[in-house]
Amino acid sequence: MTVKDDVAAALRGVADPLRQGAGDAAGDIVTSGRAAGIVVKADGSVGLVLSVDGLDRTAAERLQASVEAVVNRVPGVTAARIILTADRASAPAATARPVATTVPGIRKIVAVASGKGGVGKSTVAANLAIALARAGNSVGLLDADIYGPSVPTLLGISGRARIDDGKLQPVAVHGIKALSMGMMTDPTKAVIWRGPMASSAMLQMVEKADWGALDVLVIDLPPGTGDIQLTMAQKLKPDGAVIVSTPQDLALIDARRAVAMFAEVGVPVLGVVENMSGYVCPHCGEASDPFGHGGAEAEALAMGVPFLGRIPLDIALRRSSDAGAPATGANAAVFAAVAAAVGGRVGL
Ligand SMILES: Nc1ncnc2c1ncn2[C@@H]1O[C@H](COP(=O)(O)OP(=O)(O)OP(=O)(O)O)[C@@H](O)[C@H]1O
Repeated sequence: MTVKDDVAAALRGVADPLRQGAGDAAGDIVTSGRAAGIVVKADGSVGLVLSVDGLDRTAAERLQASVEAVVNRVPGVTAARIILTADRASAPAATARPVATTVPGIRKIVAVASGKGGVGKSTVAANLAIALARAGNSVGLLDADIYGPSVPTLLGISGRARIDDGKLQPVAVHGIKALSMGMMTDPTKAVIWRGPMASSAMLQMVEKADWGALDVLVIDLPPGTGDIQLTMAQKLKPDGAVIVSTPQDLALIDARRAVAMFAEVGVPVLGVVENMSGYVCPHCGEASDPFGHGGAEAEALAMGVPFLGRIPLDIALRRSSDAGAPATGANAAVFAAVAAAVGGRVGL
């Protein structure tokens, strides 16, 4: 028996929380398909994908903890990395009321993250937020990117955030409410944020701003997977995370790190968006592939996380973004599809 067989055998001893007591043959998490994609590396570290479909946050965290404990007990295993995914909405609570986040008035929080900078994370976050609003949700967008807040440019917002009755006022634009780190500081001056400062500024922008009632708050996290991002993910406990990557190998290595970071804090990865995938000629509209495409989709498949869609490298998108306008045409259709998938997965 290989270590992988031993891990699978150990996981068969963990009951699927939704099948417990059902007395059917599919009562364990391997047979029911909840645990899949077991990978054992040469150093003895084990990775696997755990679906938390239909489970509330407490049940998902409990299941993750038992899976970790069981895998770590298998001889030869040096570390366990559990990637949480959620394909369907959480099971409705007994009262049939939507499950709320820890922030009053905000039903769901979705983080948009990337392992490295410049991959188009903010472009995806802003257009995802607008697409979710067009689908009928009341949506907030928080640009927590302390390194280079680009949401003001993307949405055409200028000036500092207003404070009324001691509360920060998000700006209404393109059918959403938006607030950005860029509206807190002087854009001509460099700001040096230390980790704790950045985390507490972001928490205040979530908890103390006048968002009103929101179906979903989309948070554009800073790029990377350091302590700041980890703390933000831990403190805010988003309902899920969308990872943005370009198709190139180096970006994909970083995307893998981002997936691992969310796994570490028990936040389900809703899927991967491939940006700058192929190139659309601004003259004839023909699509070509100077840097290739499909890398992020293959990587998502390998990690067992959903692939949400691809956006080409398109000068029209850069122009509209720089002019503060949402994506149009085929790009807008991709964002609408990504929004539908994300909305379905978090239960909007
Ligand atoms: N698919 C695309 N086609 C053309 N230009 C794009 C595309 N996606 C993003 N861009 C452009 O690339 C630049 C960087 O995008 P964006 O600010 O969204 O990246 P980011 O990953 O959030 O960067 P940062 O690391 O600064 O946070 C912007 O000028 C944006 O308009």
